[in-house]
Amino acid sequence: MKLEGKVAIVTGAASGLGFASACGLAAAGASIVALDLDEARMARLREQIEPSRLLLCAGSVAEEAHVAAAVDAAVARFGALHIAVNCAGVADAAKTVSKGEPFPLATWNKVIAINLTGTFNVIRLAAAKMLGNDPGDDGERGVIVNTASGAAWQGQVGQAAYSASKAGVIGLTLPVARDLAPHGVRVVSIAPGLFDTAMVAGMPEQVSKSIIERMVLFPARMGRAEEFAALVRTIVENAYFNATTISLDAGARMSAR
Ligand SMILES: CCCCCCCCCCCCC[C@H](O)CC(=O)SCCNC(=O)CCNC(=O)[C@H](O)C(C)(C)COP(=O)(O)OP(=O)(O)OC[C@H]1O[C@@H](n2cnc3c(N)ncnc32)[C@H](O)[C@@H]1OP(=O)(O)O
Ligand SMILES: NC(=O)c1ccc[n+]([C@@H]2O[C@H](COP(=O)([O-])OP(=O)(O)OC[C@H]3O[C@@H](n4cnc5c(N)ncnc54)[C@H](O)[C@@H]3O)[C@@H](O)[C@H]2O)c1
Repeated sequence: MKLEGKVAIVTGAASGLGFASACGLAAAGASIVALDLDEARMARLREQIEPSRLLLCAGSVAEEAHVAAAVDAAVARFGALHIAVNCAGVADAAKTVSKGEPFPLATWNKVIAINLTGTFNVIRLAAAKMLGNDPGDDGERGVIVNTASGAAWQGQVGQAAYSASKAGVIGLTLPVARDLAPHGVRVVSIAPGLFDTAMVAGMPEQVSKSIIERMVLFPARMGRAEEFAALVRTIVENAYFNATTISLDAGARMSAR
């Protein structure tokens, strides 16, 4: 799908990979509907994207009403919705048992609700709008890009909920793509390795350092948000990407511990 004149909703657009993805799609000519809980940081998009092509929607991907309002606003303001990029996510961590205390179920529920249920909430509501689009080349009506994680395969200490949520994103990619193929909507997920964003800033220093030293093949550094955004743009523009999860991790591979 060519990006010029298209409309994209980007969740988690206030920070990190979502912020870079919103800016990258806008630079290629798309109008952006940004959805994030963090209104203050999301407002920084106004410095990067002209007002006529930007709509900021405060809300949670885990809330049906918030996402429904955002996709309705997208169509009301820009006439259609063609692209959805799911970047919203949290990485709250806890050990399965820590000092005798079991993993807090509230933490599990929060991480699954945002990372997995929230991703699917956006997929289902955005796809419903895409089905109303006129078919383009190949009969294409829309593209959905989700964010999983290398943690789906290589979760760290404390990441039971996070890794499960990301494995769920990978798991839903193919069946959702099967559901939507007859309507001309593609579904692709990205599994990033370690990227230099606010989410990772909260990681214990020796964790990120040990991941880079133990697992990242080359280049031995964290990924940059712009590198993630470049892959998002490529997926949208290349119609032959569908129903798959693409690792973007500098060849990171599992280590024994
Ligand atoms: C086909 C194959 C593909 C393979 C692909 C591989 C890709 C590469 C990996 C993917 C990376 C993806 C990144 C991800 O999507 C984004 C994020 O996950 S960002 C946030 C990540 N956060 C974490 O991973 C940390 C989660 N854990 C914690 O925060 C803590 O462990 C805890 C659960 C809150 C508990 O902490 P504590 O109460 O302090 O107790 P601990 O016993 O855990 O800590 C003691 C000590 O050990 C250090 N430590 C903790 N976890 C690790 C670890 N995983 N590795 C090394 N060291 C660890 C901790 O910092 C403490 O150190 P101290 O301060 O005591 O010296
Ligand atoms: N940074 C990494 O190393 C890495 C690696 C693999 C996958 N990921 C995934 O990439 C995505 C983006 O992460 P990031 O590194 O840019 O983190 P980040 O913390 O910089 O950005 C995450 C954004 O999501 C928003 N958000 C959180 N909960 C929300 C909700 N309920 N509704 C709407 N917005 C919400 C936050 O406000 C924030 O702006 C996440 O899904 C994360 O799990 C990150």
